[in-house]
Amino acid sequence: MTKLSVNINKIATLRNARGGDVPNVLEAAKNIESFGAEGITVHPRPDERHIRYADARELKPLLKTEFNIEGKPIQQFIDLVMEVKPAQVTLVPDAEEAITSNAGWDTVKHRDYLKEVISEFKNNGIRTSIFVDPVKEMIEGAAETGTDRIELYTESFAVDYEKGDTNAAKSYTECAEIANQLGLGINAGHDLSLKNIRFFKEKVPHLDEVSIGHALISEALYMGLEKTIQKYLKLLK
Ligand SMILES: CC(=O)[C@@H](O)[C@H](O)COP(=O)(O)O
Ligand SMILES: NCC(=O)COP(=O)(O)O
Repeated sequence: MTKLSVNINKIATLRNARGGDVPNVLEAAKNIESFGAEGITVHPRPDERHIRYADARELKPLLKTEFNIEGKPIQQFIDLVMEVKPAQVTLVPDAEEAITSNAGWDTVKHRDYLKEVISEFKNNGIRTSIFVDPVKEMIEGAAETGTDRIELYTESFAVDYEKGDTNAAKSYTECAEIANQLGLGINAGHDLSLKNIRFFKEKVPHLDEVSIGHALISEALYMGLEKTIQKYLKLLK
């Protein structure tokens, strides 16, 4: 069964827009869980453009589902994750000035660095996942790092699917099979939406979890959070 982890970054974007506490991120996360989400994902960036480090600290004791913290493993991020101890940490090679995550790890070039960071988190009981492009060599390199899971970076799938490419998920199908054979858990995320999630789910085997934020929050502007989450859960069955 593929779990739905809702990324609440964009709720924090709206909250920050006026410098107050509306919408309240903690309340939203609790409601999202009550609507059936099986996880909450946050991606605190160094500039705290949306989710703040304090949000991650305050969310942990409140959540009943799996907490996934995503980010680049700079020291302040590592310190936050070691303090909060979420169920899962997802390492993303973000450039600080990037408008959003836009690449997976080069797991061959950064193997030793990733091995070191991953073992620190695993030794503290935190499941690890690393953000990777759907490239065979990157999946094989990920297995060398000792990570529990990979997160397949799905922007290229979303772009190709939007163009009507029926082979949009081909590399993801292949990489999921390789990852499974290597004993890696498989997550996926970035630009997944109500429009493309069913196709992705049908084409990609062994999918443990999808984390979805930008499209889900945007869709909820029209349908509401509860109805939107219920639609995703139905499409992931
Ligand atoms: C790693 C990933 O794909 C998501 O965490 C994405 O980066 C969301 O970040 P923003 O909400 O800042 O776009
Ligand atoms: N890891 C992907 C994520 O958490 C949400 O990405 P997006 O749906 O906001 O593009």
